[in-house]
Amino acid sequence: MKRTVSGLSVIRAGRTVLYPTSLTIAAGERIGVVGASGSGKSTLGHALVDDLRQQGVRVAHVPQSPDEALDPLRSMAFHWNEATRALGLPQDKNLQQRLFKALKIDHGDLRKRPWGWSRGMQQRFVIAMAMIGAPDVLVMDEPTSALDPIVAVRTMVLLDEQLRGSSTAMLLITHDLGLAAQYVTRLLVMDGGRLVEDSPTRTLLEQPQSKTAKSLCAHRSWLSLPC
Ligand SMILES: Nc1ncnc2c1ncn2[C@@H]1O[C@H](COP(=O)(O)OP(=O)(O)OP(=O)(O)O)[C@@H](O)[C@H]1O
Repeated sequence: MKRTVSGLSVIRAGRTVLYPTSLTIAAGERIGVVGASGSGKSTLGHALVDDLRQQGVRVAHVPQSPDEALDPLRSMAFHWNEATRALGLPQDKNLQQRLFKALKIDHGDLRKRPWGWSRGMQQRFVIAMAMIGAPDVLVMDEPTSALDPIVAVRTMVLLDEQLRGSSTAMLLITHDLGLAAQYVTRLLVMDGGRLVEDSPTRTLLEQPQSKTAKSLCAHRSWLSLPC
């Protein structure tokens, strides 16, 4: 099923930070959002989450840092139970174990608070929470930027395996074109609050059209040297 948002726009402090933007996302589609810092990637992600939720679409959001999702005073078990309850779902130990195993955090002690887990484990826990209700759309804002390169790659591989064959669409906001080249099939390029290019990943990386995309692709062949 396709999900459409039309004319999303955001004004902050009297300044337009997202100009009217429309998008259609197909079930299971993998989309990357790239662009310079401050170009409006996160703003687009948040506006998309709000609009889709208003339409009744089940959307999960993974922020850049696990600190934005986890309360340092609460146990990991508390977070898990709250996330499940918020979705109106029964506690399902089998699902929890399957997700934890897939994301390799099954050795984590749920009685501990976030700081009792490593950053990589915390972020994978947040990703697991986002997968609880098998969302229609998963918006991930630089989900691996807080992780060291090895854990970042492992996390993306695990996420890729977890999403493969599912109808969950993924919107991956990233600065890392190498990551995008590997894990998304369509790329959106943001510049100054505008969506300036929307193309299949290979087409964009081989034949960028906009000035922004050309400068992003200028220094490296992301398809032959993805990471
Ligand atoms: N709460 C806010 N108040 C005022 N301006 C804001 C606010 N949030 C974001 N902005 C501005 O909106 C613009 C887009 O910000 P946004 O965070 O979406 O960019 P981004 O492409 O995700 O950047 P980054 O890659 O650095 O995370 C920036 O110029 C930013 O300064």
